[in-house]
Amino acid sequence: MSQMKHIDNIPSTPGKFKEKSPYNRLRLHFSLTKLTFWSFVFLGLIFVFFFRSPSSSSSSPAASDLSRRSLRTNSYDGPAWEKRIKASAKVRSHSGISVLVTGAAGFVGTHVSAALKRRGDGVVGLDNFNDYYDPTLKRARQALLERAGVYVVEGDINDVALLKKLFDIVQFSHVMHLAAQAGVRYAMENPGSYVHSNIAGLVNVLEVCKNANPQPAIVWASSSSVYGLNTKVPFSEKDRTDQPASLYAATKKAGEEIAHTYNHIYGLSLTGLRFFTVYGPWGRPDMAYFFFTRDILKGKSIPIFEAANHGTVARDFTYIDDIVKGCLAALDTAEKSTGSGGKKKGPAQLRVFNLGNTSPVPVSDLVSILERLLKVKAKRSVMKLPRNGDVQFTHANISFAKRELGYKPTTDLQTGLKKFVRWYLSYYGDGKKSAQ
Ligand SMILES: O=C(O)[C@H]1O[C@H](OP(=O)(O)OP(=O)(O)OC[C@H]2O[C@@H](n3ccc(=O)[nH]c3=O)[C@H](O)[C@@H]2O)[C@H](O)[C@@H](O)[C@H]1O
Repeated sequence: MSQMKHIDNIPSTPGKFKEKSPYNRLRLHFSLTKLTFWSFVFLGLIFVFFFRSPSSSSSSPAASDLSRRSLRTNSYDGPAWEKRIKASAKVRSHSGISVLVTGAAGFVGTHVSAALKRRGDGVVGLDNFNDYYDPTLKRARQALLERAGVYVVEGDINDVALLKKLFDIVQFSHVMHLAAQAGVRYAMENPGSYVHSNIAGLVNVLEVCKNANPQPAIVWASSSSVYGLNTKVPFSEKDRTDQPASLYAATKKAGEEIAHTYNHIYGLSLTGLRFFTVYGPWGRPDMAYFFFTRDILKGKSIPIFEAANHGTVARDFTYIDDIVKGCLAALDTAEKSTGSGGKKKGPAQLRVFNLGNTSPVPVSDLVSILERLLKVKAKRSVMKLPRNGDVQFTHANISFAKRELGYKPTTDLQTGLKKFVRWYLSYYGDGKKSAQ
């Protein structure tokens, strides 16, 4: 009561004292109600902001960007949804396999999913459609897969409940794990996204696979970038891979070690594929051959990297159809996992293969080929190779993949780029409706 009196006597406006009137108690009641109401609103907002906001862990732009791009699943469950998954997973050929393809709306994922479906395997795709690059291209790939009879579930590999649910619906014999944060240079802009997808995401996929009964065999995308600062060429699987030049490479290398652990402890059959700069139709707009094409058509200048002392920068560019053959061969030769329900029953297969083209091409030659195909002269701007993860050259020794997988790339850069340019022009037109 004395406290109320005190509140009663606080001036509502400086210099003025409240008049004691019969309405004052009522006003005080309203003020307290209002105060309580706004306090709740305020506390509620704090709660929503700090505890529910996707960027709660950090206020850094990278972290909020990471959250924005790690789209949560919001459309799963329900009988109609399960029916679509079962239909997509239906094996139609005598010796077919049933495969969960993560990153199915990605470049390699789309091609691999379509190829599996064509030969009668059961395929279910999973993709979070993040906006690392233009999501409309991913949606177009999804539409392509839908027409081929492949359903792509919209969800994140870090959504363990969703992964478990998919394994409840379908007994996948294989997982083709291609979902990842790609790109060598972007790792400096958004390091968290690499850890989130390439490390945490991989572990989540392996956790669910190890608990599945039966356990699937897993084939997954590593990268040529694990060779890092290695100077011994061509790169062989036996060469050292402990000097990554980018965080991207480091997360892929970590993935290889994580694969070893899950193979060792749980008996998961694991095959890592070290892809060498894969290119082709429906490719990734963040890759040089893709945005060079866009910028040559727009008349914009092309930054061509060169190493110290005018050293050539070269890549073992590998055409998508060759990569797809390697992926399918890896799935077909994968032995069964030996564990079940989280317990190892015996040693399991653990492999790593280079999937390259074995003929590195200088980046300046790549530009010359594009000029000829596009019939447009490029505005070349030669720049020093930035120290942000790029390595000077890559060159695959593929003898192991040849022996074990029958892998034999047949497409040279000229032929492959011709197919890419044909697709690019039919998809985007001659530059008026160009890639973002
Ligand atoms: O094999 C891999 O594991 C990786 O391949 C790919 O990386 P990279 O080989 O670096 O491809 P990409 O960026 O197309 O640059 C090609 C060339 O152009 C040069 N380059 C690049 C950009 C530029 O502006 N100028 C330039 O000269 C550049 O120096 C390089 O020599 C995938 O993106 C990556 O996700 C991963 O899968």
